[in-house]
Amino acid sequence: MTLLEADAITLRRGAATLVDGVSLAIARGELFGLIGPNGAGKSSLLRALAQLVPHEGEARLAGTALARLSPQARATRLAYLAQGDQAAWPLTVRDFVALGRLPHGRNDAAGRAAVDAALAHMHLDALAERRLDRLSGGERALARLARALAVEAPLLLADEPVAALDPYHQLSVMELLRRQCALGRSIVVVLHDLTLASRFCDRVLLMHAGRAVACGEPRRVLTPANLQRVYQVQAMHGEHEAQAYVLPWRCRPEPDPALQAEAAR
Ligand SMILES: Nc1ncnc2c1ncn2[C@@H]1O[C@H](COP(=O)(O)OP(=O)(O)OP(=O)(O)O)[C@@H](O)[C@H]1O
Repeated sequence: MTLLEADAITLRRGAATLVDGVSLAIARGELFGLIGPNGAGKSSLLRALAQLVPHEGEARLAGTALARLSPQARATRLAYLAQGDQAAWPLTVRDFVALGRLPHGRNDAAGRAAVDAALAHMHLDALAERRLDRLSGGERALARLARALAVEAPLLLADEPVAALDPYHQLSVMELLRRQCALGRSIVVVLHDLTLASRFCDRVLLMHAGRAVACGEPRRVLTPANLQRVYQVQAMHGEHEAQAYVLPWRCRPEPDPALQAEAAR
């Protein structure tokens, strides 16, 4: 069953079109990857879906136009994790994660349990009483994701949640996102790591210059031709434990006539 539908999302700034008519439909329980090179429009699309920026087109959550919901109702139904690290505040990690409960408007046992669960999911129990502005960048990234999880919204929009993390934490976050989806949540996650996208996402949307280039199962989207055309890289493609990996290997490849013919088809 579809949870999120977006029709022809278009975002313009001045003369520039940052997102150009992107449509998508995301099922309940789906882990959906947004991929594409720097400047492709992934964050802009996510911000439009989160209703944080004026845009054309409509996004609906369970059939209701997100733009018609009050900000508070919207904030209980979708959690948004922004790119980057703008939250080095003098708050304890626990109080920061509890900000995720603000849209619910009450500090009850269920809310406190949600905060505890989010801290445990991100292995932050030992850091819960530490100040956020005294954590490392990666620890703060885990706290930011914990705050988004504490919302317990049916939809999570996460912009590069693993960008600051070491390999262990990258994998543990992706495994956690999969478990959240198994509970029925839907997640749109922006990723630059193509192997993580390939292994963990049900489907990926490849963006380039504001447009959707390809959408579908990772193995159908992360083809040598698409990677060469959109990222301008050649990659090593392989399989381990029956899962596909994609390792970018060389930039600015020489034009390969066979791949050009595949891309043109
Ligand atoms: N306020 C703005 N005005 C004009 N152009 C903007 C504005 N914000 C972003 N852009 C441009 O829009 C394009 C898309 O930006 P966006 O942040 O959505 O890309 P992205 O795919 O998330 O990139 P990255 O992987 O680098 O985070 C970029 O070329 C960027 O320079």
